[in-house]
Amino acid sequence: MQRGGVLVRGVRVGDIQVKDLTQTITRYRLTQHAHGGGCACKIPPGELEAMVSGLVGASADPARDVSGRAVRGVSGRTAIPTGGPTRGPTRGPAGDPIGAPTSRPSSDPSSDPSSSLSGGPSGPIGDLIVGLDDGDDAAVVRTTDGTAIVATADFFTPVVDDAYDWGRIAAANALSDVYAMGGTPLVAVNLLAWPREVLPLDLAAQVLRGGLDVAREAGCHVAGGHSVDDPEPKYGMAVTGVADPRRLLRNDAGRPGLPLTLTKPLGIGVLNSRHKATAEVFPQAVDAMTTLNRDAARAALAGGASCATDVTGFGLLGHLHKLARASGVTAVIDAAAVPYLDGARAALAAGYVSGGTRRNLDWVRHRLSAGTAGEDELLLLADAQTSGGLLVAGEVPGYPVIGELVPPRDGVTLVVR
Ligand SMILES: Nc1ncnc2c1ncn2[C@@H]1O[C@H](COP(=O)(O)OP(=O)(O)OP(=O)(O)O)[C@@H](O)[C@H]1O
Ligand SMILES: [Mg+2]
Repeated sequence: MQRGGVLVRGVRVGDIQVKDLTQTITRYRLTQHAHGGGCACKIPPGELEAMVSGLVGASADPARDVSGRAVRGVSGRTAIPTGGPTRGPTRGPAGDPIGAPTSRPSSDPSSDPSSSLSGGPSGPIGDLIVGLDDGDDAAVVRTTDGTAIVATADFFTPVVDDAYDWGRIAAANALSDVYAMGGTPLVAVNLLAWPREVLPLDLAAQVLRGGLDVAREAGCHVAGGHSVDDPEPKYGMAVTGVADPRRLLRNDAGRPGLPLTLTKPLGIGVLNSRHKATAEVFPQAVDAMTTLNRDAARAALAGGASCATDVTGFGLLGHLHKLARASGVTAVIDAAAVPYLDGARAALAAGYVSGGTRRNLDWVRHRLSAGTAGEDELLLLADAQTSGGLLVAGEVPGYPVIGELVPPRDGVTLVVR
């Protein structure tokens, strides 16, 4: 419904109007109000890394992690100790890392509530023990009382038409990055963009209710948020969690000989693409996307794992490439052992492949030894997931092993056999 070239609250191509004798009801198809869907519309991994490369090293001590060992750089290289806040664009005029508190601690320690924490007058409070260096799932800061604070934010366009389900999916996805670091979510704030001239705010309320319900399930407070008018709906959360700094799940802690475990089946991306195109509903995909990665993370930690990431927009191949590169190893995937959701292969065969999935495969191709795997198999392995499972270096009881880490092979981070 268009008036003077401006969309008024009402129907768009794809929305469905149902008329009876007394009224017309519009069933909004949220996926039709977005150019892409879910994590498939993330900025492609290569472009993202180039864009944020100038921020790498914005750590209190960029060369050391919690155990005192050297932190690797973005391409798997070891960062060179700088001895202080000297890196260019990531520092403010006073040499502060981006994100440092804007108000300075008082010079009188007795009047300064942060004086028991680390950080000098121009430094941050706490040590950044996981930063941007390897593009891990969340930032982790260790305070001097021994707690690690885990911080992450995620939001995206509708991946399903149902507003409540989209809210649940977006929240499970945002919380996932805390679990993927081995943390426990503590508090979240909503991030909402809404085309208020086009879509009723009741729908936005349903989205937020879905997010709240999943956060409650996770035992995580939702306290506030931020909302803007935007041509495309977007929703997600910024989540803060806590962790034991000695028991994190980092993406650079993989070692040769460890098996690889995947805790949710793949195929979410192709089923979401089919849903967007046809309005068919795939409950198996919704179930997978709304399942918290909490239990999988607990099981991974209980099994002694120290390396994991979650599989989202860059697909299994993209996220595994990042893990292998950060850990300085090669990852071998047993293609036949990888689990898929019902309907995933049929959706691929019918052509429901997102542009994001194709870009994922293109990004890793030069580091991939594909053996006899055909293009379709590789596309499924690169399928852009939304709120996908954990990829763990280690066995996790109850979940399938899909491969292993091996010593680095020249120029190859991924082998499909
Ligand atoms: N605008 C940005 N500024 C700084 N860092 C960014 C920005 N966007 C992404 N990053 C960082 O790049 C890395 C990769 O981002 P990405 O969104 O893929 O991670 P992620 O949060 O694990 O993704 P997902 O939520 O899909 O699991 C992360 O370390 C993230 O913090
Ligand atoms: Mg992640």
